[in-house]
Amino acid sequence: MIKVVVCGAYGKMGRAVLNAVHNDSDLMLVGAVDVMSKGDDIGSLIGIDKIGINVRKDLQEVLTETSADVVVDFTNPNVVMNNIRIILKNRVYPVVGTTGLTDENKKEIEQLCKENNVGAFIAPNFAIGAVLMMKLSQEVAKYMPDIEIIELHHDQKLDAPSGTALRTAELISEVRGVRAQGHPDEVEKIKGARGSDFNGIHIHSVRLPGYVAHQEVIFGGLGQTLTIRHDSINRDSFMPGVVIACKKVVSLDTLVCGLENILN
Ligand SMILES: NC(=O)C1=CN([C@@H]2O[C@H](COP(=O)(O)OP(=O)(O)OC[C@H]3O[C@@H](n4cnc5c(N)ncnc54)[C@H](OP(=O)(O)O)[C@@H]3O)[C@@H](O)[C@H]2O)C=CC1
Ligand SMILES: O=C(O)C1=N[C@H](C(=O)O)C[C@H](O)C1
Repeated sequence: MIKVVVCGAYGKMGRAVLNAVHNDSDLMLVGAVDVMSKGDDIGSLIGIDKIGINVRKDLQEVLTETSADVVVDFTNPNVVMNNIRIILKNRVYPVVGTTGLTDENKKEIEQLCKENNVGAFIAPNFAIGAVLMMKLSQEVAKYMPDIEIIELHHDQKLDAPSGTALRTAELISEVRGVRAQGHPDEVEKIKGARGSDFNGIHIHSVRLPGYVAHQEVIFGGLGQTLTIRHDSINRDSFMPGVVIACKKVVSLDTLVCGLENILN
């Protein structure tokens, strides 16, 4: 059994992960952390009877007391790096879904993995459909290099553009490089009208109640367009990926990024 702690347990993703880990026969839920902990029994967060484990505030204390193998982190971009430092220094394997980690952060994680003889896993999106959307977009970009991205999320999301949109733009840039799009003399009459710009790919971020996580990658060509769209209609979409990552991360000895790199 792989012993798992969930960090960000009161959150939208945290609750779904508690449920997924609790229901998987190879994983054992041994702890939960959230800054605003009121000490609730985990069972009350996932709609079952008491299971005798309370949500705690202090990640270090939980790691010391549980001898966990894996910590799953879905918190926020401001705190995630500090959590990862704590996890790796305890020689525990992090599975990270929280967005906002920089290239510099990733270098530090690689170094901490080496120093502590442990592996780590990060994914901007744990939904298999989103991973395929990114992979297909990279392939299509070789033939249709004029591209814009629209990502649509719930209105509680803190970061824009989404981690998924940024990763999609990075993958596309690997095959098409930097490319100017639109009319060279275009003028934004309202600042931001053309969205953000990553190597010439314009990314438009929509935030509305009702959405979960969605993205369209639109390719424009002579007399035609092609659209690849992915919709996470609820957070169950991410759970098979998170469960696989918990099982695979314990055999890693370095940082691995992206679900596609741990699937057979
Ligand atoms: N990779 C993927 O597939 C996915 C990634 N995400 C990403 O995951 C992250 C979380 O998303 P979501 O669940 O919607 O966000 P929520 O805001 O719903 O949940 C985050 C939770 O973490 C808590 N928290 C804040 N700081 C800490 C800390 N230091 N230690 C422990 N808990 C803390 C928050 O408390 P408080 O509210 O009091 O701050 C909150 O309860 C985001 O970065 C999001 O982009 C989301 C979905 C899928
Ligand atoms: O905040 C979210 O909800 C999501 N965040 C991730 C991102 O920024 O790409 C993954 C997914 O889009 C849901």
